Amino acid sequence: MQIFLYDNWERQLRPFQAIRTDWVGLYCCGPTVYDYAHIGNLRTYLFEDILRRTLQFNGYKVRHIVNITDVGHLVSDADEGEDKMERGSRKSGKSAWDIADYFSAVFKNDLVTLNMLEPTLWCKATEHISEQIAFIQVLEEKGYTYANSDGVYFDTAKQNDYGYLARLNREGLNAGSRVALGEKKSSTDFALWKFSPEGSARQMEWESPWGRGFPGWHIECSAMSAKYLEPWFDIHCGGEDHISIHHSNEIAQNQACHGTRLANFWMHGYFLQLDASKMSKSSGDFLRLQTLIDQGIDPIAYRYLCLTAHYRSQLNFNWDALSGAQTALGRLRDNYFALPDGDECDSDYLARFTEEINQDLNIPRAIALVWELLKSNLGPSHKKATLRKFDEVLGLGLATWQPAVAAAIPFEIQTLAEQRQQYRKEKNWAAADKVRGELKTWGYEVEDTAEGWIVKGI
Ligand SMILES: Nc1ncnc2c1ncn2[C@@H]1O[C@H](COP(=O)(O)OP(=O)(O)OP(=O)(O)O)[C@@H](O)[C@H]1O
Ligand SMILES: [Zn+2]
Repeated sequence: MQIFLYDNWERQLRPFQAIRTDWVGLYCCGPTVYDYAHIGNLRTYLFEDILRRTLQFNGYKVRHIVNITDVGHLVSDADEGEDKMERGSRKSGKSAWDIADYFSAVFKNDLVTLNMLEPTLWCKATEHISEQIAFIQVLEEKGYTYANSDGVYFDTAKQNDYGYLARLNREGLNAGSRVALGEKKSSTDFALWKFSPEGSARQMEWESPWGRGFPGWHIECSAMSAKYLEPWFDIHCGGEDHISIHHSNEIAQNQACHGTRLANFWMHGYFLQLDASKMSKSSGDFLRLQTLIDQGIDPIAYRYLCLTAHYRSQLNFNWDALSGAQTALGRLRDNYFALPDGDECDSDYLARFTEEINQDLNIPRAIALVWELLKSNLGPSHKKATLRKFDEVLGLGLATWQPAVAAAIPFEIQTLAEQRQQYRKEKNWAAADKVRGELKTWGYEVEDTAEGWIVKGI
């Protein structure tokens, strides 16, 4: 069945057609690892996980690349201020390298906790410095760069359609920002290579043909996607904030170097909002997945919550909606678990499900279909098999979920119960009764069964 995806380049739904026959290239901009990821970031990775699962559900083999930005992302996306990694290091007293390792590991763990598929490949900016330098050299040879005292810059005036993805009004932007230009020729120009500040060594810096320094933030994605997916691949994703700067700049670099707009489809996940503004790391006001878990929320309930909103609309976070999602997920799991096993999917429901997900990932409608299926007259084992198939895309882990076993008996209670048995063996009935009374005050009793005795809550 044909897949339709919303492409932000053309600003419309387009039928998806893979560029190659053997794999679909999917590149997703990864985190800047100077702090914990927040549940807003994770919403974007959930959308990308659903996209990948949808492609796989349709029979495509997906080459899914996620980068780790561990250098070069400055405090302002417009290439000003401190490097976020160096700043994180200064604040925490740990090295930039240690911070990158630590937050990358926590981030990857969050993805696993949310049942996301492992990317085919992770790639780190700091491990691809020579590829980035080589890319900049080509841009230089083709006349797209200029140097100033601060670094090597991309000259956006050299491209007529610079910023097309964001429908940027370049004249308007330049007129409004003449004073803040500094040494840049145009406000949209961006750094390809920044020089280390004189006299103060950075932790992350490298030699280059232009001088000691570090790569700009945008060049890593152009260089690494070209290396692992070729310079023209199927789908590039990120959050909506990337449209106007980061992705516009990635495209500019690729057009200049390879003559392609990098990816055939440009797809963006819309924000998770907290109190009506973007949840963001730099504002410091954010919720981590662990924060939800500490509040007794099952992380998969957060996944479920995200599935109930379309990826192209913003989602306002609130705790009531999250606990509603937790209740719904609990009901779904109980219903699924109670059904008898079966192998045969219902073809009508499967076709309807495929139609929803293939229509630009209409997952909220697919979730509605789940509930409709459960209420339908379909045979119970068919229901289970069909739901299991749906879950290949939804990723709620229905097939592996187990109802919680009865709460574990505390060690002290188990010890008391064993003591009681010992007194009984010794025919010390008074002592055995005393322990039984004590157990009772704690809310437990010992029951004799055919297999022996067990201790259980009263
Ligand atoms: N509130 C949000 N909702 C959904 N996606 C988001 C949100 N904030 C960032 N993203 C996306 O998460 C991914 C990782 O972004 P990044 O690590 O740069 O974090 P960030 O929170 O934007 O950091 P900062 O606040 O410092 O800009 C990107 O694809 C980005 O577009
Ligand atoms: Zn990127």
